[in-house]
Amino acid sequence: MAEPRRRRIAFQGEPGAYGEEALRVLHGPDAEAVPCLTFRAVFEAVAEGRVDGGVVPVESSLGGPVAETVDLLLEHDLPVTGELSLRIRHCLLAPPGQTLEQIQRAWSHPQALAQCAGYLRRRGITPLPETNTAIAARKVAEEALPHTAAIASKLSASLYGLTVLEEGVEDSPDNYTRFLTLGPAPERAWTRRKTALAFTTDNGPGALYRVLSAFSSRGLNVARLESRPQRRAWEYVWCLDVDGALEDPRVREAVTAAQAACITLRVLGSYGVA
Ligand SMILES: O=C(O)C(=O)Cc1ccccc1
Repeated sequence: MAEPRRRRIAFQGEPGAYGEEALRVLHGPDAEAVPCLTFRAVFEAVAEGRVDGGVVPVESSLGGPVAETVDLLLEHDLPVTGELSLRIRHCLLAPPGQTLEQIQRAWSHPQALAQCAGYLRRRGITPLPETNTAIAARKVAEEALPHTAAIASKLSASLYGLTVLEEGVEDSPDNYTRFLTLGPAPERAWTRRKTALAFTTDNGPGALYRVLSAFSSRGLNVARLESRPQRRAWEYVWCLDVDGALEDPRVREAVTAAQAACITLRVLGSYGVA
């Protein structure tokens, strides 16, 4: 009998990126990790069927929302099918021979730099943005510029031949990033369910209150509420996560009631949390 085909799952960055680690936890060690240069490229690869699914970071406990991912979710019509909260442990990496005292600047993804902002300030290291932590690590290794480091995973250090100058350089041990899966749901056990919505309301008094009361009046917990700008100035799309699956009648009724108080409402996904 033919071997089942390995699922091809896209992530942003290069081997050693946190997105790849999240993908392995969510889809298991047998999934084929497909690197993409940008978050947009991950969405497009899934939308065009070039891969079976994708994994993207959406929010950091220290750095806040990953706005680009949130906007891409709103722009595309790809269902969210799973969530993982991953503990992120950053390292300061440099080419062999460089010491901690010599480092003056560090390349990394803006989210990673935000998660280490206090550390970098204390050490007098200038943060420099790169598109991904693993890409930053590879560049630092290839270019071997003096006084230059990367903030990335320990795995990136071994993949690209860098020295770990310091480990755990994030500003708090409570450093987690939420990753979402796009495409078919990973086959795995989930701890609970969530439903993600995006909606717009009119700009009148109580509009948001009416939407929120659809959930509170049914005893449902709103886990996250965030606004993103729309094309017209000072008009917003609201992104709301509610605890519970859409198959749960209470959630379904709440969404219907919320819809009545909205101009538009879309379910981004109803999915399991790992
Ligand atoms: O996946 C990566 O390596 C990234 O560059 C994005 C990122 C940055 C910080 C925490 C989680 C994901």
